[in-house]
Amino acid sequence: MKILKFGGKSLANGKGIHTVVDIIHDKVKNGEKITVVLSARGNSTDELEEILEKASKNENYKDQLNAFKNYQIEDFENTNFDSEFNTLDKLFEGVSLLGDYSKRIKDQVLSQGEVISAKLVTQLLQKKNIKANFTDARELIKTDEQFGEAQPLNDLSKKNVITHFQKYNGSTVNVVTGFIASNTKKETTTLGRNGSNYTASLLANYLEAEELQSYTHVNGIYTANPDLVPGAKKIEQLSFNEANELAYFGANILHAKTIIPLIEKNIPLRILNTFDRDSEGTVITSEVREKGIKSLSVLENVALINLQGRGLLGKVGVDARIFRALAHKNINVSFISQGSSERGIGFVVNADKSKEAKDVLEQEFEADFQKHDVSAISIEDEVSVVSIVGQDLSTFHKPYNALIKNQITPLLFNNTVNGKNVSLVVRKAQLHRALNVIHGEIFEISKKVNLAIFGHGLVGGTLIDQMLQSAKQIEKRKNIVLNIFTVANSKKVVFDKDGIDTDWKAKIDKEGKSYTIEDIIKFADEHHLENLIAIDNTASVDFTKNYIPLVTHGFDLVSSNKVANTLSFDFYKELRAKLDKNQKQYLYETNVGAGLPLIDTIKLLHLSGENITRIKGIFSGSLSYLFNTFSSEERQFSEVLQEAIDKGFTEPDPREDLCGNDVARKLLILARELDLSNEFEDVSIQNLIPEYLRTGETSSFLKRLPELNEVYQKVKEEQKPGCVLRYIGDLWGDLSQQKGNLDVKLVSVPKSSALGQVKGSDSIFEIYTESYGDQPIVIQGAGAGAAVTARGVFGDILRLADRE
Ligand SMILES: NC(=O)C1=CN([C@@H]2O[C@H](COP(=O)(O)OP(=O)(O)OC[C@H]3O[C@@H](n4cnc5c(N)ncnc54)[C@H](OP(=O)(O)O)[C@@H]3O)[C@@H](O)[C@H]2O)C=CC1
Ligand SMILES: N[C@@H](CC=O)C(=O)O
Repeated sequence: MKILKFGGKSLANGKGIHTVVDIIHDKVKNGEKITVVLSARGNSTDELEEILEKASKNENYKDQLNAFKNYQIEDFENTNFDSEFNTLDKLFEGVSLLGDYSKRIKDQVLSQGEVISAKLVTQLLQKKNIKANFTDARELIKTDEQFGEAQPLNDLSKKNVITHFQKYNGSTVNVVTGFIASNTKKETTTLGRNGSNYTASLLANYLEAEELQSYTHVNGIYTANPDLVPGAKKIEQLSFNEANELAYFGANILHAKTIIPLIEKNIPLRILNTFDRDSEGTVITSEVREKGIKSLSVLENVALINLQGRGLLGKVGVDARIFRALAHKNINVSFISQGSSERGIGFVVNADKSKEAKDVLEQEFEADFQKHDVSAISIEDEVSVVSIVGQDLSTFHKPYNALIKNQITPLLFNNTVNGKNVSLVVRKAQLHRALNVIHGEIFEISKKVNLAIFGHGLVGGTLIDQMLQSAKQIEKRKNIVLNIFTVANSKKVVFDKDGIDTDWKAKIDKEGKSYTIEDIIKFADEHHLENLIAIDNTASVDFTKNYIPLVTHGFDLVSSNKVANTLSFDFYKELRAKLDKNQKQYLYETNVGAGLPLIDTIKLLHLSGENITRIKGIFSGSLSYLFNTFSSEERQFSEVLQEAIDKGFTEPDPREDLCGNDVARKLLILARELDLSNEFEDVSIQNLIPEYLRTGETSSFLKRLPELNEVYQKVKEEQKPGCVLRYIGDLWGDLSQQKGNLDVKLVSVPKSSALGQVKGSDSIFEIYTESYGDQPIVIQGAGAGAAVTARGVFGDILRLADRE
């Protein structure tokens, strides 16, 4: 025998009730032995409660009563609920005359909802030629006299149930009213909140049923509320213990009262969806099949009360006084956490009880206030409790770190010693994001990283295309979902919280809107986006002003733009201090040597105590290409320069390369990696642009490139035989001092030397250290180009995404 229980939503007019009848019909035709337990239909119980209130206040209740009656019959011909409707008329009339009602009367009123529901379903089944028997649970389940929250008299009830079912056995379907019962005086009682589930589990227990199937409007129990966490997954199986923890945090069906009769007889409980008959639902059994974290539950409409005082230290009975005072007012504490110094006790109560709780505690601790033992009792209203069911402290650092990285600091947390459960109090405004962050960390196979891309020119555009192309592979290989939620240029931005697609360019052209950095921060906040990274692929000085606001709002930074690292040393330090304070990271591997692993290598050497004594080389990919090609081929300087521009090696304004600034920046960035505090002005730079061409628009400079030909042809010809031109950066001197010497200049070197042999757009970096002596560590490879640079930026993004 299986017990099927259907809730109010399943039994509502329209699709619901007919689906319920079809489910029962199909099971019977399949030869399954079933008993059906029903709640009142739709919102009937709430409606009856409201009508009762109105009647007791002598308000007009009849319109609502008529609407209630119409609802019960409107979709069904030949149904007759005269007896139930007359009972209700009489009860409400009496209440209206008296201006009051007792719990006993309330139970009589509410019981009509279940009676109507069970009668209707019985009739509908009979019409489908199913042998169905309306079963009024008041005849079977006997209780004490606590109206509204009656306790079953188990022996008597069990006997009644067994006798009844012996009479109606075989193929007859008993359609039983849930929630209602009666006392030994035959007065109607109800089983309190969650009563229909309780009826169903009592029947399952008495009849030793094979399974209790509770039909709801969801597919089962999820790892989190899918309305709040899109990645929430259905749980296939839970143990009763785990289910019990969930019950405490909001899942009514799983209330201990419902579960205990099932545990006693080891009867599985299956949560099913009336409206999705293919779903297997979630089954709850005594077996713990899969260890690990099961679900996130949320308690909302709660308030945090904080009792503070230095004089609490070592005082006996403070907690007892708190609980006694609250219990006296019937205020339940759902969560408590107390510092070992006993200087503060925080606990959570229902929001509607918080004021009363504060008042009662102020009274209780009045004398302690006067003695300054207690200094404050405060209420924090806008909070929620998130409970990680199945979590123990050995792995709690993972969700906790993820929260902190996303700038969510829980106000309080506690755990259970035996049961695996860690609960956190978080601010309500952060609840949505907190749930997604924790869920992402512990349940989702893939971690979602939300990216804001600034600048979609040569490097930025290539990066977006590379990411879109590799997204699936990365998810498969690294379990990381790269979600580009915004792309911006200097004027316009487009947003898509679910990630931009290959049509991003057209979108930004057509739909792009002007923006400020606050709009980006607000969008991320409003959409509860976690694991945020801002990527700067501009060459803009202005944009670097956004770094600190982005960091303080929870973004990590990745940048191909070298400017932020070469502004004043004060800004350099301030940015790092802000990163530290906000536990954010800033990666910029492409700042020097494009995609080459240079910065990381230098950082590690320096950190490990290796004394770097000099760094020298060809730092610029574009100037490398220019001078390598110009030195080895008989071509015009301007022609080769134009080629370097066309190949995407130069800065957006190529004069930044030719004037030496770009190499100077790179040199300064490396110097600062070695903890030198040089400023940009300390770099001695040989500018390759004749003075008369240094100012004006880039476009007009580009038209005048041939004017450089004569100058550089002469320089080339004046070299010693067998020599070639190279534009180099050199960091030298006593690098253990505060500042080093930084030179950027054009040199003529033997073609056979290491620098002389560099080809194409390669950069070469010679790193001299104390241990390596005269033999430098050499890093060489493509030093410029959109594809290699974008790949380097991509690498930085993945490094951040990959962090624990
Ligand atoms: N090319 C290479 O080999 C390498 C380049 N880099 C660095 O990469 C960066 C990008 O270079 P590249 O792609 O060639 O440059 P592009 O000129 O091709 O692209 C720059 C992008 O930045 C946008 N932009 C400019 N100012 C702002 C701003 N204030 N806010 C938002 N967006 C802005 C531009 O938008 P709009 O069109 O509206 O101006 C454009 O989309 C540079 O910093 C460069 O130094 C680093 C290593 C190697
Ligand atoms: N313009 C730069 C690009 C990389 O930083 C160069 O030429 O090296």
